[in-house]
Amino acid sequence: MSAGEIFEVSGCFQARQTGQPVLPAKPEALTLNPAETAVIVVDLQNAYASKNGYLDKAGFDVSTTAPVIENTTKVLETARAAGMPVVFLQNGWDADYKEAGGPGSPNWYKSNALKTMRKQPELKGSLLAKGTWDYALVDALKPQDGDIIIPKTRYSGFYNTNLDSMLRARGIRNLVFTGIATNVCVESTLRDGFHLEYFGVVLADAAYQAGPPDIHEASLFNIQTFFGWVSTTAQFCEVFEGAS
Ligand SMILES: NC(=O)N/C=C\C(=O)O
Repeated sequence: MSAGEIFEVSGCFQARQTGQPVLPAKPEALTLNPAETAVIVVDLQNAYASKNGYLDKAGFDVSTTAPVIENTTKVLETARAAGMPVVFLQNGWDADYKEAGGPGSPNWYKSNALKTMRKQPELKGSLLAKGTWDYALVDALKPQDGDIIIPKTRYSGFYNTNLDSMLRARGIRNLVFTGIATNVCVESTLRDGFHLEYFGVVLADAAYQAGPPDIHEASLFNIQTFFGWVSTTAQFCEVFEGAS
């Protein structure tokens, strides 16, 4: 095989199904059967995407998240038309934060939302609490009929949730990720999907980091090198436009 040839990997259950769409990706193109592919929208909530949301209040830069929402909108239009399930993950806890865990949980020490509310008690009850504006999905991405919403209480969508069974019941083998944050909940969920034998692809321009911009690139390197593939919104929409 010459160096210039596209080396495809098959994300199809029936390996090497011919005639299925091939998604350009790094480190190589990926054959994806739309019938075995779902889009996972990770935590596009006000907490992570909006000014005055949790990440903003905790001191993270959320000033350039708009393209992630715009690109995710394009991805979902294409995915729904291709018959792909759309899954919204939503991160947060009950109003009393019982689901967040107390001092016996590492989450107590690592969650920047919990730490921010301890530093700023006036914020208690407002960050990542179910039923609040902060917890709500951004207005531009309200789920449509048939979409699946899966609440989660930790970074990975596969822990303490029914995500895996919801996907397996639908014959899904491939997961296309958008959302926030590339280096936290997106990567955590994609990594756990890898260990559960899912082929994971993150769309680089439909994801956004928590931390400095370099961490987004570092997470993409990690994903494409060890856990999955990296593609773009335009490549996804071009390949799956009209596919079903
Ligand atoms: N959705 C995320 O990536 N969340 C990152 C941090 C947090 O939820 O505290």
